[in-house]
Amino acid sequence: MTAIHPSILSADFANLAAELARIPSADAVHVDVMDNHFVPNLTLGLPVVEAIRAATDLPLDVHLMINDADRWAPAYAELGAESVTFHVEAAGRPAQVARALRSHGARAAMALKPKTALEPHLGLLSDLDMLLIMTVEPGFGGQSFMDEMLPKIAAARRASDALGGKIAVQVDGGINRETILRAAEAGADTFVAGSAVYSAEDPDAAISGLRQLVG
Ligand SMILES: O=C(CO)[C@@H](O)[C@H](O)COP(=O)(O)O
Repeated sequence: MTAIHPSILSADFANLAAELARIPSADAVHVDVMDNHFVPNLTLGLPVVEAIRAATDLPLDVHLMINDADRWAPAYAELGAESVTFHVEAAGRPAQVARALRSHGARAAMALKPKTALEPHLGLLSDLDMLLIMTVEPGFGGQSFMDEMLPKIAAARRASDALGGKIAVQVDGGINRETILRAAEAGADTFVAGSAVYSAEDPDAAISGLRQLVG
């Protein structure tokens, strides 16, 4: 099963409720939380994600690009996010964070920056529902997909398959009608798309177009 998660980082932040209403066929809304420490950009935090939760019935896929994931991640699960992604580089005890997310009823997901190797972290997979392979340096939308991440996506797919294939392999950054094909071929099944969706005249049609490409 493939899934398309539009990133509201590319939406109009002054009209978030209306922007959410433009993507009814999304499999989930990808919400980028940035703290200007883990990444050089500042977006939104718990109160705004709570408002987004109230403004849409779509599942929320919260991507935390923040330091001290151990402290903050569980609160996003508590407010009703269906999945919460923390960065392994920002977590002191990643397995405990993942278990805390699951205990609050969320899917637990872990992200890796482009320069972070997957292999040292494979032991964490049994506590995870999704692995996010960043295909740009996190922080900003509109960057180019890093083709050099394709082997890491393939390795994540192999690791998931070795555990029965239940761990989703998500990619985020530079996904468009061309790059989605390469990411899917490498083994990704969950695709975050920001500018490719929200720069389209009809964002929901853009989602359908991406979905058709990857089945
Ligand atoms: O996490 C991030 C950026 O750090 C993403 O979720 C972006 O929002 C994706 O935007 P595009 O690369 O698709 O424009």
